[in-house]
Amino acid sequence: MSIGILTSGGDCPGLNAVIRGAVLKGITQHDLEFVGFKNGWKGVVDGDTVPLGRPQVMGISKQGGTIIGTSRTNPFEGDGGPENIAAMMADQGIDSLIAIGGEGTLAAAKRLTDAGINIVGVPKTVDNDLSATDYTFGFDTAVQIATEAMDRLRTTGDSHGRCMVAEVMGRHVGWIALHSGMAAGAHAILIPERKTSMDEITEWVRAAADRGRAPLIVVAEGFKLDSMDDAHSERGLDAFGRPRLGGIGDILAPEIEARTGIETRSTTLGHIQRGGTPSAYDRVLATRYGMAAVDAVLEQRWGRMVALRGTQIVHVPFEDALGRLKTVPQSRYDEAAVLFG
Ligand SMILES: Nc1ncnc2c1ncn2[C@@H]1O[C@H](COP(=O)(O)OP(=O)(O)OP(=O)(O)O)[C@@H](O)[C@H]1O
Ligand SMILES: O=P(O)(O)OC[C@H]1O[C@](O)(CO)[C@@H](O)[C@@H]1O
Ligand SMILES: [Mg+2]
Repeated sequence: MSIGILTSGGDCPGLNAVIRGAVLKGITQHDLEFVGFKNGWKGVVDGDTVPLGRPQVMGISKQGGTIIGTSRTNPFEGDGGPENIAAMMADQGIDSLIAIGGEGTLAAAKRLTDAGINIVGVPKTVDNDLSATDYTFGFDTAVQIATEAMDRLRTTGDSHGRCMVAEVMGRHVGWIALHSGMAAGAHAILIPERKTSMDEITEWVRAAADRGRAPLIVVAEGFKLDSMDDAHSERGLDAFGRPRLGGIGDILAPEIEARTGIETRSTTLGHIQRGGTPSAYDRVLATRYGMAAVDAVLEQRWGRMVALRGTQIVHVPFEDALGRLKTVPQSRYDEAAVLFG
């Protein structure tokens, strides 16, 4: 039996560990064969594959990115669509697909599964915004990177008596901001789930400065001030036509400086959070996901994705992960807010 693996959507540390986990389990335990589709759904649409055997996956679980590439291609556009994909798979002797991606990739996978293609999903995203799984791999690494960056921002902020604003990823949800902000001891955490006024932010900055601290503010890219209807975007659209976010920190910093008189600097961490070596936690989670995805293929659990519940890997229908994002609950924000200011 031959299985095709694809990675789609934004890359994320741990993708290679999923590929390795799936391939090693499949070839050592079940005599399966694997190919990788190059660049996400693009490779599926084009029938563009590379062999995935032991030599290709050797030592890759510690490597960032994805060895088979990724894209934000829609498999229903261009030469895509279920009939063409089914014909390509039959032609290449590929029985099923393991699709590793976020909610967009899984939405596409669901539509293809409904049209008769055999697909099992693996959830990925640094944002940790997928429902039906406790954690996605990549999140822990992103939090680690953001925390280390904030620790560094604090020493330079302390030296100059400046307010430092750190902008982290998080298009719709503030999980990276919440966790890294709490870990780094930020004086305010601004997340997309909670609109906030400049007055509130100014108060937190002043309170920290009054105690002799150099204020550290963490803001998720999707955060909105109470005066804003949409998240700040000045970088055009992505391949799927959505606004590219980023830059809210640069909006907040001069405003904070003008209101408090405290010199303020902003740093946007951007794609640094998605690059490089995955944490040990993410490598383990990703490897377990990859192995469980092979089990799911053998059990013909089409239209389902592997997920983490507590410490157990389970299977859930795609629709459980779609439609509703896993946002930061009010209680988690309130818990963190006790430490603001
Ligand atoms: N409902 C859909 N039907 C068909 N294709 C879709 C659908 N939703 C998304 N896609 C395609 O899947 C691609 C991957 O989705 P998206 O760009 O949101 O990444 P993702 O898998 O959610 O990962 P990320 O965490 O980076 O957002 C999209 O760019 C788009 O081309
Ligand atoms: O620059 P790219 O790769 O299009 O993606 C950026 C987006 O991807 C994510 O990293 C993950 O969904 C978001 O936080 C961010 O808005
Ligand atoms: Mg997405």
